[in-house]
Amino acid sequence: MASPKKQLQGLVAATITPMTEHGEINFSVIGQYVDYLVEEQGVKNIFVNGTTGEGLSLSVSERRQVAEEWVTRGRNKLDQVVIHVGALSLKESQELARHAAEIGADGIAVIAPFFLKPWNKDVLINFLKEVAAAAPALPFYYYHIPALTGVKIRAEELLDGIQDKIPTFQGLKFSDTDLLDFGQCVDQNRQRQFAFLFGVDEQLLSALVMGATGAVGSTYNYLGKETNQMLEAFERKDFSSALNHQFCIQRFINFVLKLGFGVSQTKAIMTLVSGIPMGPPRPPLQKASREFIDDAKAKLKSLGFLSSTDLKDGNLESYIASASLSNQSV
Ligand SMILES: CC(=O)N[C@H](C=O)[C@@H](O)[C@H](O)[C@H](O)CO
Ligand SMILES: CC(=O)C(=O)O
Repeated sequence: MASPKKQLQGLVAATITPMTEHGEINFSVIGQYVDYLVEEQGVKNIFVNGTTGEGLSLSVSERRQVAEEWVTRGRNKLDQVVIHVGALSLKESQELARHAAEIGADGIAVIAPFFLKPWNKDVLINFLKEVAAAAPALPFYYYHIPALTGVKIRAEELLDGIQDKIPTFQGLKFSDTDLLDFGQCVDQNRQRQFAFLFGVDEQLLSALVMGATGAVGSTYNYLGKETNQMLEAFERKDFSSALNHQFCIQRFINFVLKLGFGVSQTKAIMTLVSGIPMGPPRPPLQKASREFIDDAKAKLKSLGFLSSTDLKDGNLESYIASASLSNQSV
């Protein structure tokens, strides 16, 4: 059985894949991005090529290069780098899994194939097992995100006996709001030391109560510091302070959800807060609108997530200039 250096815990940022205005991957800012996460947000784990990273919109060759760049830049700075290697083609997924092992990643994660779908738990486990076997020394995480994959097999059922089938199984990234399912995953597997990573950032506090051991999310790129304060308050059993932090985070997420929030908007917000240009998303996604950016900026400021000295207007202006060409939000 694979044993990670230590259990993956705490916050894991789902990394954005930075792109140039021409839609190519902008590898040149990844080093800066690592430093920003560690130094400014206190986030030392990353989840690469997932939903936020537009992993399924990249070519296999691009996914390999992105994974490699994060592992290289993160060396001696990050605790763990997990690579999402899910794909519709088992062959591609296995290639990416082998590659993740070769470059020294700390784990791999896989979503359910979402076009020709597995129709029951055994069929899904069989697919996951074939991918996991391509990287037999790497911890394996199942990435449960039913709203996007359309595969609604409950995680609690999937976990039942999973280690007999997938010896490297190490945990779950649970991106769903069904806390009954999540709670039962934890309850039924307490002695196994799996990582239970929650993926709905606006509800993390509830998941902590249910036994989440960590969290993977897009907002930890820019609200990592605030969320870490919530985790610390929870640890010291100061629940009213933890709740205040969660509510503050919710106010922001609720605000942007109402405007229309997804990967494109995450790229714009991260550009605003970090000053590192994340560039446009890849089609079919479209850039966030200028109106979204203005509204999000005002909200970030009013909640204290963005001080005026944080604003790197050069980057922002170039973002906005091209955003106004495609005034849509996705
Ligand atoms: C669907 C999606 O991208 N979910 C992300 C991770 O799983 C979350 O981090 C959300 O972006 C976040 O919870 C805001 O809804
Ligand atoms: C949010 C998340 O975990 C992902 O982008 O895959």
